Amino acid sequence: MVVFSEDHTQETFRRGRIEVICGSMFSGKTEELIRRLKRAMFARQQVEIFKPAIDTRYSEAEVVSHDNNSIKSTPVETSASILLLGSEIDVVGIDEAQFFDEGLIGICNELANRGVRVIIAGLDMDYKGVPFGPIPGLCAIADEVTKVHAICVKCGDLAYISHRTVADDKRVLLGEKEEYEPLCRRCYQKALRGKSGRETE
Ligand SMILES: Nc1ncnc2c1ncn2[C@@H]1O[C@H](COP(=O)(O)OP(=O)(O)O)[C@@H](O)[C@H]1O
Ligand SMILES: Cc1cn([C@H]2C[C@H](O)[C@@H](COP(=O)(O)O)O2)c(=O)[nH]c1=O
Ligand SMILES: [Zn+2]
Repeated sequence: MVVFSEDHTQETFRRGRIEVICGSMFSGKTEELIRRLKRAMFARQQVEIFKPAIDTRYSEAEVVSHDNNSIKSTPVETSASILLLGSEIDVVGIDEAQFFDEGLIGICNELANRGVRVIIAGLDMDYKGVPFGPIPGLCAIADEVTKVHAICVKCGDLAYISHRTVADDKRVLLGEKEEYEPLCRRCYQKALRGKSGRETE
């Protein structure tokens, strides 16, 4: 798998395309999104960045990574607001896309059809392992999907899921290391068995 996208033709040539960066929490989605967007800015492209207004974890109006790397963004309530862009925009970045409505899929397609490079970052699965919001649909229509992985905090293997460590079964629960830990498949199954009282392998 190629993690970092350095296809310079795709970076500079104004051709509509959709790039999805997905994975569990702490897998580097936001870092990779910011990296691609900053490179576009260095190339003097017009860049607009959006995030769902509910994501106020680190900042109201910035996309911020767990390592405190940040970039200015516009918080929006619904995906429809993303279409109200000026026609001069070259690149659109969207973080925490799992929190948007399904309408985001059609909107990203429309932007790409207009010639915009759309870069989307989001959780592929919720804490139960169920595909999250518009992300599976976006992966289906994307020109390029990059799946990134955190490190399992129990065994050091590659993590594939964000295990929720607090008792709350709402699907949306904003949080960080207090509420979630990235785990590999084996350690996740073990954690679930522990919760149900069945500790044996
Ligand atoms: N278990 C872990 N595995 C990998 N990175 C981790 C872990 N815990 C904390 N981090 C930090 O999280 C950073 C990635 O943050 P970020 O890009 O915001 O991730 P994401 O958007 O996928 O949640 C890494 O560069 C690393 O410093
Ligand atoms: C798994 C899972 C996560 N969330 C929340 C927790 C965080 O606020 C974000 C993910 O942020 P990150 O940039 O990917 O670290 O989503 C949730 O609401 N429900 C879940 O199941
Ligand atoms: Zn593990």
